[in-house]
Amino acid sequence: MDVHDVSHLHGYMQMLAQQKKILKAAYEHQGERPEDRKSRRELVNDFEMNCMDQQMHQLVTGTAPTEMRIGSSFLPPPYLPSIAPLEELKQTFINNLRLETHHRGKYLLLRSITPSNRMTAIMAVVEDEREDAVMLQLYHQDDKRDRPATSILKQNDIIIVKEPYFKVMADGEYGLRVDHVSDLVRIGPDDERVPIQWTPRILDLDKTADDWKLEGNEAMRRQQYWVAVQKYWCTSSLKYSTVMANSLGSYTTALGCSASFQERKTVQLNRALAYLKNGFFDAALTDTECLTSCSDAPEKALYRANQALYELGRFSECQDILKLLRKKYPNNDSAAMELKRVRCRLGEQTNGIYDFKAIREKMSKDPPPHLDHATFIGPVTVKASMGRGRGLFTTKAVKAGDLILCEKAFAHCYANTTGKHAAESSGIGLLLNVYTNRVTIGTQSDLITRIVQKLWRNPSLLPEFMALHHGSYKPVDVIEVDGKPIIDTFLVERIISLNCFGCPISSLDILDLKAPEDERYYSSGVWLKASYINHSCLSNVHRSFIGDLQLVRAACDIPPNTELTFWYRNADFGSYEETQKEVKNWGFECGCPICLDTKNTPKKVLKRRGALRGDLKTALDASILDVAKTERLLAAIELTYKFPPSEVPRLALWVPYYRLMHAYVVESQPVKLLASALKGLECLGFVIKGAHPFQSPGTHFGVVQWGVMIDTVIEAWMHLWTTYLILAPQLCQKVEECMRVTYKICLGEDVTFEEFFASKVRRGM
Ligand SMILES: C[S@@+](CC[C@H](N)C(=O)[O-])C[C@H]1O[C@@H](n2cnc3c(N)ncnc32)[C@H](O)[C@@H]1O
Repeated sequence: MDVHDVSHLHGYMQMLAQQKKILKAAYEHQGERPEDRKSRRELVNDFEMNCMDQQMHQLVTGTAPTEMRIGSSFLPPPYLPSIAPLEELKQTFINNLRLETHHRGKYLLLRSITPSNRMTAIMAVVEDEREDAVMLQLYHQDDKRDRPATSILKQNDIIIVKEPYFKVMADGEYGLRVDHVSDLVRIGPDDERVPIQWTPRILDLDKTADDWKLEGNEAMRRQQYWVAVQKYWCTSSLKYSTVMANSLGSYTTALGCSASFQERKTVQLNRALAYLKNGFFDAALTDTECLTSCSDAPEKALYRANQALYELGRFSECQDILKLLRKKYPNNDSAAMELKRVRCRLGEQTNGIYDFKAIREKMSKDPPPHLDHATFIGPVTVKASMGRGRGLFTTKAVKAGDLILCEKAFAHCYANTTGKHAAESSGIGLLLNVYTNRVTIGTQSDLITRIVQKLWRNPSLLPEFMALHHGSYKPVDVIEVDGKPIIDTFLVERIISLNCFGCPISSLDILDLKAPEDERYYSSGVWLKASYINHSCLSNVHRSFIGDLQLVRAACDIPPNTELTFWYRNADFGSYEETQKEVKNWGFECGCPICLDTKNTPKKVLKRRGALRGDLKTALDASILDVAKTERLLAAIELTYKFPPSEVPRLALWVPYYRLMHAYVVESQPVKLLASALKGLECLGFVIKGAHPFQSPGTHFGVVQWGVMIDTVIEAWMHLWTTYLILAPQLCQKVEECMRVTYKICLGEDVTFEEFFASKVRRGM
């Protein structure tokens, strides 16, 4: 929703067409065994040259390696991850590989003969035991910017690629492409499949568990957290070792050595910390053993279990652990602070009460990529929605402005944040999907990797994410093989494509017009509950963003048991066809009252409306607005509608009335300004009583029905307020209240309303 979709633009379509042409040409060789593969030496030379070019480029342009990342990513046609247990697969060799083929039932045993490099993917040259070499591309690997690519696949690492996919790469060379992280298996030299010639010098065979633990500690001190959890093969029970002289060992290695019970417990708790730092919260929790027996757990175990549960959003369990920790270790001050923090989260989760003032302050100083807050789910439930799959419904009546959801993102990518958190922000890139013909600009490419990694590290999160709508994509029905989760990258991509939201870093930026229009929705994220909200042009809830929090508020009074809807795309609301084009990506036709009305309006009437709108557009595009002509055209267009706007809003007329408001401000015509603001609101479906103080004296001002909510509605209330100040000051208070509710709906909170009101409304008086 609101993702910057450029699929309709010629230049991008050409890029897509070019890629398809390359794919088509490659498919012509499908099943062939290429005879012109480069030799091992040539591949290594070329790879080294490319790495040097990249380094030179960085030196010359001054770009950091992070900025070199993906400018544009092409998604290949989807294919399923391997779900075969390794022991059921048969070994094959590079020389047997056939082009554009997924070698089902087979595996490749490979050794990296170069350090890896981060290009469009993590790349390295690998060889098999027959000394045949090939280029390997690993997609969606650890995206942490502070982790060097060389640590993801080190020279001499031994891996298995399950059911390998051999193809022609973008540069015309041949390569192995691994899109699913679960298709890559790392193995040690003790594995019986490893040939003897791959087992280099034997080093450090007499290191003890304590030695490895100390090396793990050193890796932690150097903030090389991934090193501390990786497995190294080194115990004296093994024939060989691949541990190089300058690499550090890990806690996992220590746990493989013989050690006392107490020593093992200590190492396990150290590893829990390393897992926490690496984002493996499930594994950290397992290492603390607190979920199986917490009553006799040591202090550190309880503390680390609390951290893991907190990160997994399991606040209630987290509180229980902390209470126990406080009881057993009353002097643990950190636990006291943590308990306070988790109680705040539980308060937010239960009551939906957030300290928006503090949140805004934090956002204004140095927007942190992720806010430390919990998800509140208001009076709603997921139910079947006729013809739309599942939808989100109210369980009780809510009023305009009420909070429905304040949801923390499942995953979120910030576009080019500057300042302290710049390193955590995502590069902006093109994502081109040759299968769905969709091209988007933003952070979606990073979002795929982020979600793949999150699920890979924390399989406990898989069920909720995988339950999201994925259209016609048929995923595998296996979630774990050989003790590892199966992560289908293309399923993740499809879920993102149908459920992800493009978003500003803060909706307040849109009101302040801080971000250029095109770039407003470059950040992106997935919010699990908000994903169940279906589309309608006649929406009854409105979403806004503060950091990675999505706030959904009622845009009108909503009775119980009513389906909640919002716009997927902020459509221009032209013809029926144009609106349907906007939602095409989601594979449905909108059947809301507005779309049905347009669909059922006789062609003749639509033609007249279209012609008048064409004239209106010309008038609006002119350097000086012809106010009288605009009014005349608007009146004529209004006559082409059959139903009153309170039943079928005339969304297309909002912008012209909005423009008239501005013209009357410039002309200092309060009466006309009042009329155009009220007409604009009426077109959106608002029904306001007592708004014309001279026409209906004695009627109290009030909103009888809230209309479709658009951010610029705030301005209509502003204009009403300033005109009432001249014409009917007794109504100002009521209008201010409406403006406050609108502000809250559009921006998510109203703690900044006073400041806005003082600076924008009073100042403009
Ligand atoms: C983000 S999901 C919304 C939740 C989804 N209905 C579900 O069952 O999980 C988007 C998908 O919902 C369906 N959908 C959303 N709005 C719809 C509408 N107005 N009419 C029909 N289907 C709709 C489409 O299948 C769309 O691809």
